Amino acid sequence: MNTPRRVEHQQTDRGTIPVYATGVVEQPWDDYTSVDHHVWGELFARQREVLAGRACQEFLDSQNVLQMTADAIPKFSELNPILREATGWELVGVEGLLPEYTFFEHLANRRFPVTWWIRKPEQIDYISEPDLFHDLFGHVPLLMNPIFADYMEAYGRGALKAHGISEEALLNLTRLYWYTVEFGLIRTAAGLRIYGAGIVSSKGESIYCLESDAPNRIGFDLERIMRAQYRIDTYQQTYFVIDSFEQLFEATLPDFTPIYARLANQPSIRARDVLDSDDVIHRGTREGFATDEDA
Ligand SMILES: C[C@H](O)[C@H](O)[C@H]1CNc2nc(N)[nH]c(=O)c2N1
Ligand SMILES: N[C@@H](Cc1ccccc1)C(=O)O
Ligand SMILES: [Fe+2]
Repeated sequence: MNTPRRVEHQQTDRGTIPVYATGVVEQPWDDYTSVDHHVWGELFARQREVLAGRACQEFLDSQNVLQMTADAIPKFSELNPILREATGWELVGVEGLLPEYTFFEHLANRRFPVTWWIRKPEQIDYISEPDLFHDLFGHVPLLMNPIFADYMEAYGRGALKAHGISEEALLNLTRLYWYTVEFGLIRTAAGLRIYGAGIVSSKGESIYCLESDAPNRIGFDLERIMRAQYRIDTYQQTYFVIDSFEQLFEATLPDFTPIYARLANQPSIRARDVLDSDDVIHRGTREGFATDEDA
């Protein structure tokens, strides 16, 4: 944790918490209520059950190495030594969504921002912003994987660079984050598996992304993904599938500057669309998709 430069006590609708000048906050573990721990436990147990055979093995194994259980909300102070030892990453508590630049700066320095508060019982099935469960249960485990950990740092550095290039370049990169870190699937010998954090925190989407005929499933293609629009209010209409974390990391090694220039001349692609050039694993039926054609 950063040593406090200046501590203010900020009244928030979730109680009084110390907010540091860096926007990083201590995890107020002693202030979590039994309801908070119960929400964590119920979500943890339910998701571990639905993710058996659906999440990739690295994800499930990493949660065990981090000693996450349904018993209580994990302590960042107990996770950080394990994480630092494995890949040099650490968790920092935050209030919630950060300004993009701040977020990318954390990633570029192997700090993953984890929201300190957890959703309310009535939000168990859906919440519109990342809470502790999404960040801690969803994003943190794969930071134990050395290749994925390298990808996340490189992503942060790349995003800071893209921020200096153009809004469009940053949009291209945000799409890459969305279709990999948040909603990515991976090929395994046993079939497609989940690694995206936005999927693993949702019971419905954990099943839908692998078993529904409605969405497209398309093989990883960096520039294709960077052109693909996405929806934040429904299950994904298209999932992109990597062969391995190595494939993902290696695809992002080149300098993206010429890629951004090439993409600037190409139209974006609707989330539901499939191109003739796509490596189509499954062409979706689009059953249940909203009919607003322009999205
Ligand atoms: C990557 C993309 O820009 C995304 O919207 C960022 C913005 N700020 C964030 N802030 C926090 N705390 N957590 C996040 O996942 C994100 N995501
Ligand atoms: N290599 C990319 C940065 C990047 C790294 C990892 C993921 C995405 C982008 C660039 O030069 O801009
Ligand atoms: Fe997320």
